[in-house]
Amino acid sequence: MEQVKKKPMKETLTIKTSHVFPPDANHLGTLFGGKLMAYIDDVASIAAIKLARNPVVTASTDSVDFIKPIKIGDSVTLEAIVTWTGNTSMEVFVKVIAEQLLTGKKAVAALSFLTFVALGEDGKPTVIPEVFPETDEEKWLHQTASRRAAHRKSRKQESKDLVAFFSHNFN
Ligand SMILES: CC(=O)SCCNC(=O)CCNC(=O)[C@H](O)C(C)(C)COP(=O)(O)OP(=O)(O)OC[C@H]1O[C@@H](n2cnc3c(N)ncnc32)[C@H](O)[C@@H]1OP(=O)(O)O
Repeated sequence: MEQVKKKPMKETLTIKTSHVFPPDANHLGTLFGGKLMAYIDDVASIAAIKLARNPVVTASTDSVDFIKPIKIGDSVTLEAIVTWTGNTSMEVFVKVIAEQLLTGKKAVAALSFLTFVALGEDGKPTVIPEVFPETDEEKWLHQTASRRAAHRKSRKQESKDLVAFFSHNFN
């Protein structure tokens, strides 16, 4: 089967809405950060698979900015979209919106960028299609991605150095 070379970013758009209930909250009565991070990884991985149509793994959570607390009783909506592709890796952006359900008041509660890698049948990284933007928001995310990719590259080298440093006890 011939592989699709380019897909519109919107084909990867993935949206998840949940009600915030007491078991999801911390001692302050707001959504527990670890729970939100699990939601982010879940929705972002689905967006990544929609592009790759192969299994993916999270290579890194590049950033998670918690901007506003989300209270019990609010809804939380996550929108994930693939913004940029390398050869086998892709950047996914996740926007988290909290809504006070009784008033309809909405706010951006968190923002996150993650990197996923697609795996082929041999379990090794495999080539993925490129994405292209259409809306103004998509264009901004796509155009600014190369700057974030450069930052990731230097952080990956730092991470390799850290792994080498902390692995010396195992040798
Ligand atoms: C959805 C889930 O819950 S998955 C579970 C959590 N995740 C995991 O267990 C993943 C564990 N890590 C791995 O399996 C490996 O490190 C992999 C597959 C991510 C990368 O394997 P590597 O052997 O390093 O592959 P390789 O060096 O060829 O890199 C492949 C691509 O990943 C990118 N990459 C690898 N590590 C990182 C990183 N830390 N951050 C960003 N990009 C990375 C590379 O830049 C490369 O991108 P490109 O092909 O677009 O140029």
